Amino acid sequence: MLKWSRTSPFDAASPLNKLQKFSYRELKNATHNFSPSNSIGKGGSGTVFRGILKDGKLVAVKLLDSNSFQCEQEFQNELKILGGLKSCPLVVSLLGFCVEKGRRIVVYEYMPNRSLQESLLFESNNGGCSSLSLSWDRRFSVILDVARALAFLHLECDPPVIHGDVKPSNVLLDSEFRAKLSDFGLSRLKLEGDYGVDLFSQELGKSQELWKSQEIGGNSNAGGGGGGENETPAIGTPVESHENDEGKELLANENSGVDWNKFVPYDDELSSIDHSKELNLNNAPVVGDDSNSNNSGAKQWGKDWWWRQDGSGELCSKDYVMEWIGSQICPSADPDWDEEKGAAPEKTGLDSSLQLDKCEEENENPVQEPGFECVNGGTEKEHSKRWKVCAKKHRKMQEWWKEEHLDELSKKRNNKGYRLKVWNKERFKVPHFGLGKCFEFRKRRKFSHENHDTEDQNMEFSFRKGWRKKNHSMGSDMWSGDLFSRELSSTTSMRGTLCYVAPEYGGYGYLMEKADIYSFGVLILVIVSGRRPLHVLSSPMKLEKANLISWSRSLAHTGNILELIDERLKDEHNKEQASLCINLALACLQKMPELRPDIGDIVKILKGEMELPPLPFEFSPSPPSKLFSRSRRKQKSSGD
Ligand SMILES: Nc1ncnc2c1ncn2[C@@H]1O[C@H](COP(=O)(O)OP(=O)(O)OP(=O)(O)O)[C@@H](O)[C@H]1O
Repeated sequence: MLKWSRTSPFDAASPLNKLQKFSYRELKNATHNFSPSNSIGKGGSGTVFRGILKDGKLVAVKLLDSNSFQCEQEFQNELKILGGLKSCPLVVSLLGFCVEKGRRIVVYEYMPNRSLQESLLFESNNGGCSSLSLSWDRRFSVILDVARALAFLHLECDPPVIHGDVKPSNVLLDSEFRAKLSDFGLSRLKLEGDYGVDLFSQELGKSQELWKSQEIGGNSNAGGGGGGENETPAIGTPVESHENDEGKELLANENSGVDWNKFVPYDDELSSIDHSKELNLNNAPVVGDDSNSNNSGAKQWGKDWWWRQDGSGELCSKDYVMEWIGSQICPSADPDWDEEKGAAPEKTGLDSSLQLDKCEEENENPVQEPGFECVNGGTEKEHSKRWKVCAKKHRKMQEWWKEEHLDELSKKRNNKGYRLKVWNKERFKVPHFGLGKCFEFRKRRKFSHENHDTEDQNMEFSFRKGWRKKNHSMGSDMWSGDLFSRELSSTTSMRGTLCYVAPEYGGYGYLMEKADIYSFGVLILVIVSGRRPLHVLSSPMKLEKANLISWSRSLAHTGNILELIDERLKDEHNKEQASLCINLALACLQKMPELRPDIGDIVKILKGEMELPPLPFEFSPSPPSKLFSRSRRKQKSSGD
């Protein structure tokens, strides 16, 4: 039996002291002036370059994109948490950093086979690795490695570390395809009690104060950390307090652009938010009324930020999801789309009532882009007609979301069990697919067109194809639906990555170990199936297959979980292990965090040292009603 002992992996001295401080020049030379040919990957916060240091050592150099508050926080988090961990072969090593000339750069050990994302999900050969490099044995050992890395963080670290962003692009592969966990930008320390300590919210005030005081030329000791060189800085203390004056000045200047007052990280009470207002279509903005968008700004930061990258107003994942779902509900009469499909769209399980013909019937003037049509030209009557179609689709999205996320929970809460679907608005809060956003977004685009924004003029948004340059200068496959899925499954928000983030952590809850377990469950399914969690293709696809999680759940119901296994593996896989992994993933994906296994048990299960606990009824192929009637029959017969 495995025994976990906490070994206080944090160095007593400041993590920053043990890290090498690189000069910008050094890293510029190492990466050939950050040449595109040295670029090995791009994430939400920066670009990663391969570099060779003067001593010949290969390194990965991550140049952070911007001086946004989010990037700054992630940078500091990475240095303090990853930099503070004692060396562990299951976690990528952070070698050093650079804060100079307005740049934030992090230097890591170089992982020759890059990330699981490339090895598993990119179709073509991409710098030496292709999907074929991931045999079943390698996939299984990656699953075990990630589980062990999480066990190190949750069980051996004191205080425990919650990773917060477990996903394929954060699993890096060494020359032997052994996995290491990387990217601690969203990680948390679980300091005391049952709650994870949230650096973003708890330390925000302190950091704000310090930065603000620096901005106005205040004392750099304002954070109260003061202290000598060797003193461990309080978590959240800006890095610049250890840097030279140039660094301090830079940080102060850079952060002056951030509007701190607008930053509302999250609402901390789980379920304290009533989304019904946002769901209410009566509240949808009136076409042409800009006042709404202004009013909603603060609200969106508070309740809606989970879907947003930052406050930049860029197209966000929610728009993609909304568009995609919209297209599933009501494929438009877009000729491109029909051409691509070559056939009428399949009716999905999503919508049994709204069919293409009905949709067209209702909409006498078929529109090209279903979600954004309402701001196109036309009479008021036409607007209102289009609005009705929008509204109908919007309701369908809500229903889909409820189906997807609330069904099982409502079943559990209903002790008569499995007979009623409870749609309890008070108890179940539903993330909204606000139509408001699509209006606002359209207005923004319209506005920028009016302002002759050249970038915008060269771009157009199609629901089917995403952003497309009008001159089609880029490869058409860039704009296929597959791009959506790539974006969807790898876009990091302030709180994790869409599709990987645990439902309880949709912006409201504290990040806990069980949130990592949920993400790990998604990761297992992705590894076993070789698919993204939301696999949207431009060709028609059944909705249940598009969403990996709900598809696996439905396969579990029918007892066909092995259908999930990546077809590219053909028969070269271990069925027993695959079945174990899928069942384990399902256990990790339970909506209620407390029902998910903890990481110690997960490692034991994967190593064959512990039985997988029986799956809850919701995943059982045998309907509980049968069990119920069988036991009743048994009782009856014994009574006879
Ligand atoms: N140490 C490393 N060695 C080799 N390649 C790396 C290393 N770190 C990152 N990469 C490559 O760079 C890519 C981008 O990594 P990065 O951490 O910046 O972004 P991400 O995890 O994809 O996205 P996000 O930052 O939004 O979570 C990875 O997918 C991987 O291919």
